[in-house]
Amino acid sequence: MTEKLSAAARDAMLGSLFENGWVMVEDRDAIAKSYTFPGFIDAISWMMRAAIWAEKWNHHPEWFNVYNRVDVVLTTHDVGGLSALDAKLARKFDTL
Ligand SMILES: C[C@H](O)[C@H](O)[C@H]1CNC2=NC(N)=NC(=O)C2=N1
Repeated sequence: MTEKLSAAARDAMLGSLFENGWVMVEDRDAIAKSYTFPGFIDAISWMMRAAIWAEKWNHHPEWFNVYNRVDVVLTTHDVGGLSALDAKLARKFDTL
């Protein structure tokens, strides 16, 4: 069962993400990161790979693309805030 991250789990799971460019979204329990690619096709290709993992794990990003940039926001709608799934997906996105 997915649940909201506890204070202790936040420190453990989010710390390395913050070191990797993820930030808290203002006024929301959500994390965000902007990825920049050489061009549009690179951005779209990354989104396609990310989408396959999102679908596999049934956990989906909020995202916005313009040309070579993809702005990603992760949160867990079912619990109204961050869960371990957001950290897991963020770590995966950073490897793609
Ligand atoms: C019914 C379905 O399992 C839910 O809507 C899933 C789908 N993808 C999801 N993605 C995200 N980011 N948060 C959710 O709570 C969520 N819930």
